[in-house]
Amino acid sequence: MSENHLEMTLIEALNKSEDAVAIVSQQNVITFCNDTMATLLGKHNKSLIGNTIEALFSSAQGSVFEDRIDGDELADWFLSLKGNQDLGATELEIDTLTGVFFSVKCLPLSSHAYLIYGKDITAIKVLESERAHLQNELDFVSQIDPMTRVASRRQLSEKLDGQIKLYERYRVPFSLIITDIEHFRTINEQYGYAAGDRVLVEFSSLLNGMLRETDIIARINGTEFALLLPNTALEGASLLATRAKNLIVQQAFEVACDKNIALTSSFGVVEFCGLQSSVEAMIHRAEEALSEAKRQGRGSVVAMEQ
Ligand SMILES: Nc1nc2c(ncn2[C@@H]2O[C@H](COP(=O)(O)OP(=O)(O)OP(=O)(O)O)[C@@H](O)[C@H]2O)c(=O)[nH]1
Repeated sequence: MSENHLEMTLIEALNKSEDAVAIVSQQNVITFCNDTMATLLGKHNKSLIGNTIEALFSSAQGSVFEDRIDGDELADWFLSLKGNQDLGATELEIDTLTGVFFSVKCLPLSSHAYLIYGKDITAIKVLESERAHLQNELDFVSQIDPMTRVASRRQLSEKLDGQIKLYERYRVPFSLIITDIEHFRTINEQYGYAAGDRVLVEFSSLLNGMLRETDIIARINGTEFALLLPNTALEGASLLATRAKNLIVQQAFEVACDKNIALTSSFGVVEFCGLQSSVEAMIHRAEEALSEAKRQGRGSVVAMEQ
């Protein structure tokens, strides 16, 4: 194959490549540019070859890129290339406005020119974005109790942890209430599990309606709910628990057509005192207070001093 023929064949092969390829001289003149690179830049390759990088980018705001890619980003990248000792490691991700992503690299050639080539990484980017989307959904799901739509135990733990840190820094008081619906088993047995589910939803929504915007209600077990009350000392939390207990007792919960029932629930109340240094220790103390309330009889409130 003659040299000329070989060159033509190489150019044809490069033009068929899905990778974007360009060669830039030491004086920053584009000496070769394949079709994919031209498409990436939004131009015909004939109009790119012979241009200096500077000339190309001086009009980056104008017609050269036809708003297809971020010219400023590319310009900064190219201009930082000269004097860079480790060009192989210099990589730029270009997010084109047509939704195609390219990863562009620059390699020095023995003739002192630079090879610039870009790979289409759209498929990887799409996968990454789908994964991030799924992760977001997963995070959301793990933060919310699917049935009652109040916070999950996991979210409660995270918020409690935040409150403990606030307390340690600013000594801001906060309290935790845990409540459990009593004799719930009989509701399921008499009216069915679906009726039990509706009661749980209504119960949580009643409690939720009593809270401040900064408070959090979480479902931490089947019929057990926690109320996290930032900036609230034991006295205020006990008052709220008593009000909640009375509200629940007065409420008629619908379990079947034309059939309402009354509920009772007991409440354990604790204020963070700095001694229960962990989230689990605080939940444990509130559960101890709840057990004590249950021992005292249906619909009791026990506030546990330190
Ligand atoms: N319908 C329904 N029932 C549930 C759900 N989660 C837990 N339960 C039921 O709630 C009952 C709770 O059990 P316990 O708290 O031990 O029983 P209890 O009858 O309320 O007893 P006390 O709390 O001691 O008064 C069990 O029968 C569970 O099957 C749920 O999501 N939906």
